Parts: sequence; structure tokens; C-alpha cells
Amino acid sequence: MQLQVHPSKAELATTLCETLVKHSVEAIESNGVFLLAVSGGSIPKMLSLDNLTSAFASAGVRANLEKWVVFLADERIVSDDSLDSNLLALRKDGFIGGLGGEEGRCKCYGIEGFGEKSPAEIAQAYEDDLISALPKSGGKFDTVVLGMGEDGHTCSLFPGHDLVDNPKPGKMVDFITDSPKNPPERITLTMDVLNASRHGIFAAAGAGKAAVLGEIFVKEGKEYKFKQPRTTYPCGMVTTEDLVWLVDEAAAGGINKEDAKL
Ligand SMILES: O=C(O)[C@H](O)[C@@H](O)[C@H](O)[C@H](O)COP(=O)(O)O
Repeated sequence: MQLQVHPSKAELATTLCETLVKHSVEAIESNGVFLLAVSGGSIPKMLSLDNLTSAFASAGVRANLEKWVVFLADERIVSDDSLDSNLLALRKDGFIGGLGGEEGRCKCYGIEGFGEKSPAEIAQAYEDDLISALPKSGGKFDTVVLGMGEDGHTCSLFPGHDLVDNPKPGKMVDFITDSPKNPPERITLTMDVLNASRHGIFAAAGAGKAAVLGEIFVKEGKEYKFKQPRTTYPCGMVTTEDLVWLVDEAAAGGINKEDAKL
């Protein structure tokens, strides 16, 4: 695990995009495809087409988004045109948007058109999509880009929720109907599928994240480590093969601070 502190959210976003481009190059070299999961919240704006285009340019590689296969790390069960839709946010603010004629260049799986299905059926249909995509990248996500809530959730895995405390064995996509954060009905990747991924990147900015980060991490010398015993905040339970936390100074402000306790 590596935790990097960036002076600002903008610099954090630049590193996020550069890291993603690096992962995509490795994945495409190995398997011809880059299988990626992307969270909602502030992540789509960080992954704007402009930011990503600059990252491709500084790496000196072609922006081969047509080889990217994107799943939502979680999605709210709302109408397709709702401002709460993570897919819509990724279209509006993120790299799958229309800027520069890039629309549709990468393959992005949402829950659009799942219509009147129940949350359980939507989760199952999304899991079926994922099952069909996984073999192309060797059975796992290359990279999952994750955010954290001020309560310590990630994706739609909330602290103390059954999805975290009593996960269903083998389930890759699950659903909730009682999310503490609105809207209440959501689907989410499970902790198991997150933890099976090659790379995990957390992006967390703002003072609102400081208290929980202070409960998860400790700084020893120049190095950040997980506090032991490990936290039960879902965002602190993610352990991918390679894990990077990108935080800004405001979010890092709670680490090693006695008064950061919730
Ligand atoms: O759909 C969601 O609710 C998000 O995927 C959620 O898990 C998000 O990543 C965090 O709440 C952090 O949000 P911010 O980045 O806006 O703080």
C-alpha cells in the first residue's frame, strides 16, 4: 500500500489520470483490453476527458479508449436521466462524455434499459455482464478507481451494513435498498471482487475525509501504513494486489491527529 499526499485536488486528479494511463498500457499489452471500474461522487470530474487526454499526451501514448471496458463500481437505481445516475455523471463530466468526439469510444456498462427489474434482478444482470467481460482480462479487474464517503463507505458498501458484514459467497455484484446515503436503492461491486483486482486507486479530497483517514492510517517517519488492527470502515478494508491512496493535504490532515477521532 502506498499513500500519496497531493497539495491540491487538481494535482491529485492529474496523478490519478497518469496512473490510470500507465495501468491501461500494461493491461492492453498483456490482454489487449483494459478492464476498469469507476466510482461516482467526485471521481467522474477527476477523470474528465481533458485530464485523461493530457495524461495520454505526457505518457506519449495514443488515447486508445476503444480498448477500455468500463463498469461502474456502484450505481444508483434511478431513472436513466436522473442527476443521481453515476453513468450520467461519467458521460457529463468524465471521459466517456462527448468532448472531442470521443462519445462511445470505450465500452461502458451501465444499468440503462434495465427498466422495471427489481434491484436483485438488476444486480444479477449487471453481474452477468461482468461475468461475460472478465475472461478478456484474465478474470479480474485491471483497476478499480474508488472514492470514500465521510462515513468510511466505498462503492455502496456502507459501514456496519450486511453487504460488508455478511457478504454472500461468490457474489460479485450485490444490491441494497436501504442505503444511508440517498438514493436508497443501489447496486455495487462487492468487497470480494474489489479485493481480487490487480490495482486499486483511492482518490479522496477534502477535510471531510480527514477523521476517517485518521482512523485508518498512521504515519511512521515518512511512510503511511494501515493502523493495526485494521479498520472496519469499508474503504479501509480494500486490499488489492497493488493499492494506492491519493489524498489531498486537507484529507491527510487527520492522520496522526489525536483529535481526529470520530
Ligand atoms: O455512488 C456513490 O455514492 C459513489 O460511488 C460513492 O461511493 C462515492 O465514491 C463516495 O461517496 C465518495 O464521494 P466523493 O468523491 O464525492 O466524496
